[in-house]
Amino acid sequence: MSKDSDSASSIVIYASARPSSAVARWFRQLVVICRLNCILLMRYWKAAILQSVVLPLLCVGILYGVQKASVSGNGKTFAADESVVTWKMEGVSQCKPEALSNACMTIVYSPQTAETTQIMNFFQTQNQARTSQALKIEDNIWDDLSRVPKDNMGIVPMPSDKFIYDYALAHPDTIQLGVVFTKEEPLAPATGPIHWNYQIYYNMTHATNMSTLPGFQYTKEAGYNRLSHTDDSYGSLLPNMIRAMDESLLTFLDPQHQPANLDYSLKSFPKASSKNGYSSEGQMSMTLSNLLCLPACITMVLAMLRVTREKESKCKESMMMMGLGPFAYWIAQWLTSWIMSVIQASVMVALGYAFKLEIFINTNWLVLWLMFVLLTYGMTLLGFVLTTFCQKSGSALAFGFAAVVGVLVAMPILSMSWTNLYIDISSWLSPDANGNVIIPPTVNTWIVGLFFPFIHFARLWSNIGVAALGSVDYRTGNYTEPTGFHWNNLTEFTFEHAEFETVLPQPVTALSSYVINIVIAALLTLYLDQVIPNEHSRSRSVFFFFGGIGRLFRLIRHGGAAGVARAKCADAQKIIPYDGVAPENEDSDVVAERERAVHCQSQVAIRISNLTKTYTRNGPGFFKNLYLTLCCFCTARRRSNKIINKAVDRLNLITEPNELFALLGQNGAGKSTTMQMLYGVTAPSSGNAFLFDRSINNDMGEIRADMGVCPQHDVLFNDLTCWEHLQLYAGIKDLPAKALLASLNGGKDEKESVKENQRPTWIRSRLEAVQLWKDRNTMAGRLSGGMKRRLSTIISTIGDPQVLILDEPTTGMDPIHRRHVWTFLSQFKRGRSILLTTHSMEEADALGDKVAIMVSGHLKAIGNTTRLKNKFGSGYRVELALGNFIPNSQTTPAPNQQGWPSQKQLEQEMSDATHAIIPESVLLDQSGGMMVFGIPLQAIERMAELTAMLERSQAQGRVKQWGIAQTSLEEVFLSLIRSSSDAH
Ligand SMILES: Nc1ncnc2c1ncn2[C@@H]1O[C@H](COP(=O)(O)OP(=O)(O)OP(=O)(O)O)[C@@H](O)[C@H]1O
Repeated sequence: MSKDSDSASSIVIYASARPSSAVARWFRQLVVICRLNCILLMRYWKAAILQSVVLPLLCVGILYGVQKASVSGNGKTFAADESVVTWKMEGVSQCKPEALSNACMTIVYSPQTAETTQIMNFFQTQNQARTSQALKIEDNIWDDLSRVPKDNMGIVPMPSDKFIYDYALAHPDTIQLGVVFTKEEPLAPATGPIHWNYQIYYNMTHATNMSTLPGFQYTKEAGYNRLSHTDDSYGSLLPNMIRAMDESLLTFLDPQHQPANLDYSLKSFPKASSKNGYSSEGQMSMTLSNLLCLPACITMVLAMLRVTREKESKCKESMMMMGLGPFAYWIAQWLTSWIMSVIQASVMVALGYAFKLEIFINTNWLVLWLMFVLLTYGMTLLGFVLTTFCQKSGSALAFGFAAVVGVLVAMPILSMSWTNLYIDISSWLSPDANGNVIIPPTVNTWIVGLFFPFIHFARLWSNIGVAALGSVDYRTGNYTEPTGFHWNNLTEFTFEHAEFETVLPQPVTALSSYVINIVIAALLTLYLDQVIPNEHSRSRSVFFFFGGIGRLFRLIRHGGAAGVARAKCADAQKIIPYDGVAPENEDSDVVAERERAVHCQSQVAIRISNLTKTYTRNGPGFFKNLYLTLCCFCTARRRSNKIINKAVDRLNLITEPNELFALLGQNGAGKSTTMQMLYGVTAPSSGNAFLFDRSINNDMGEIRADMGVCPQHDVLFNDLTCWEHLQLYAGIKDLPAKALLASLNGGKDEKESVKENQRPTWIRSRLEAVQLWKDRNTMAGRLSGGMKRRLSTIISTIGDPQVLILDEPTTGMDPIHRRHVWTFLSQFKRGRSILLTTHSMEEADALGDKVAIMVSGHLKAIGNTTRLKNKFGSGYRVELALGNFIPNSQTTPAPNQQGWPSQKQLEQEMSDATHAIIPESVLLDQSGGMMVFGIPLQAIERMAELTAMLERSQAQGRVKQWGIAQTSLEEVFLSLIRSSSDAH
């Protein structure tokens, strides 16, 4: 025998949960769940790296690529649109200093020839006559690309079209208008018209082409206000310019009396852009805001998957069954998500700086960091709310990705129009009678933002973009230089429109709204997780939070915790009359058990009273859950409960401390359902059960803290080792940490190991008891079925619970290991009550102090094994093997003339002899030289005569071997099941 099997018989060292306060216990649970999450994150390190490093890198990389690609200018040739143009001024005014950030050039032209200079002279003269402003024509050609004008200039010659374009690209807010002349002479003979073309460059970057024009009003206080919807967005400047150029050309051509064709085209200067190439708030937001949301969205989906997988595999419920509180569970999830959010945001900001992205380096790093952390965290918590509706990881994945697509589509729209969330801009273009623009603030839209964190990200990103990259006023085209987004800009942000100052909240409100998002999502998750019905756990009433008030009243009424405990004890011992009419032909022991359960006079371990479970057609599912939750809100449990199965019907029984109670029954008899009601996975349809005076209907939290459960199907984390499982559950049960550490060192450190061998700790002892010590570092996913079962069994014993519930613990185990488990359980049951279901009659016989047999949800028989065998068994079995009949001349009469008796004659002989002694005996089996007789209990006094006859027959050689055995439990079970089937 191996060393492990030797140690199986060693003493089980008990390690009970320490008597710590509820807060200390809660804190311990929080720590172990955080630790569990960290271990799982490390085991799934690829997913962790993907969300914290690869995704930020991808997004920042794309951002970098986009800005590199868009640095070049993007001027386009426009067809002239002269449709809706109204103007009052008829000339080109000197560019205004206040509208430009640099000193400006009003008009540049190219090439500088005698003809073009003359044309520009005509232009200058006529323009002065109209506007009373003299635009001075510079003599010297401006050919220095790097130079900027010191003062405002009038008309400046430049070397070429390309130079004008490049200069405008280098100094986007310096030139107001440009003219490029091309002249095409007629082919010889010069009889045709001369073609004079001119191209006008206009400047979309700044407002000088509009600011002083009708249709717009500029004041320092209010900025630019558009006065009419019908104005051309370029004002009257372009038509004025075209008309003036035509006039000048005609004036120039007139003395020559030569036919000429005039033509013009329009082209915008390269648009003003920051060095990054983002020319406006809108463009930047449209391009990037959704991209930077992507890592947060993916993190949300992965967190949803993690939580739903724990729900689907029932691991979460398994931890709850062992006493884990929902608060500790969820707070651990939130803390883990916070760590992931911090890592992701830090990587994001660091990469932004590493790539020298303008928006990052022009913004306070802490603002960026907070913005990204809160976005990821807010999105993850929003995902947790969604998981409360999902039963399967597949549905969580589907919902998660639907949410991601929604966010990616919504983000650019939101970043462009975030002001709509705060104010109604639909009326801002309609001034009232006094010319004032009314912008009423609205609350209805931004309330939506309290639930969706990405809305605040869009808004904050938009503000940061304006400050860090500069912006172009989309009403005036006025370009504002970037100032950078500093920490104090959170509360002192300068909006691009002065009228926004009074109505729009400062950016800091977006950060605080994130926090509100997070708080709302956390509360919703906690609440919905408790009340939404799901297939793996029992849901609570929608008004469960009032339970706390009820408990407070009870405390006051009973004068403290001791008084409440006394009241509970009295409740648990109250007479609970049997509900309804008892089934016919009920066994007297079952009736007696019911009477005990009804009139329970003392504290027992488990008292089950009228416990009933009826399954209805309502199953789980997202929409069904949603519907059921809404039903719960609307009317108290008005559901279409179509009964499909009565799994347990008014069950009554009692178990005592120090007792192992074995519950037997066919498949579907209702054993597991009974267990599930006791450990709180299924709610009873009616009836109650008390575990050490605590009701399963009201005190499940307390019950679970002092209960161990081995469910029918193994619920293990595939990616945790046996050791880690024990550590996890020891933490949930709040075991002293020292006991754990001693065992841990024992497994790793040789010196410690020697010490520990002399004084094995409880944890090692239990692993050894079920032969798992050698496999302590193996992942549960790699254990065989029997090994998993053994691990589940010892997990249920962690914390030495007062009540241990084992649902078929030895299923799938080989006979050797099963016996190890039996030995362990028979030692462990001292001082506690164990309720066990099994299909192994041998197990029930070996372990059960009391055995009950269930048939179709009812109790059919109850008692210790001897009583059951005596009561329901057929008495005794006599088995004999017929001999080969070797004649003995002294003892045996001579054979008849046919020779030795045949086997048939011998069988008949033995049957007659047995019946002669015990007429009530029954021949149960006769085959292959074997005969089995059933002897009823009442014939016990004639057994001596029968054994004497069998001994004689053996001496004669007629019987080779014989034996007498009591009826087995299996026969009792079979006969009870058969009798109930016959009754039906
Ligand atoms: N979630 C459920 N919904 C509907 N019916 C159920 C559900 N769970 C169990 N039942 C039904 O309740 C009855 C009792 O089932 P239960 O699992 O308690 O039987 P059991 O005695 O534990 O059987 P086994 O020995 O096979 O585990 C069965 O008829 C089963 O079909």
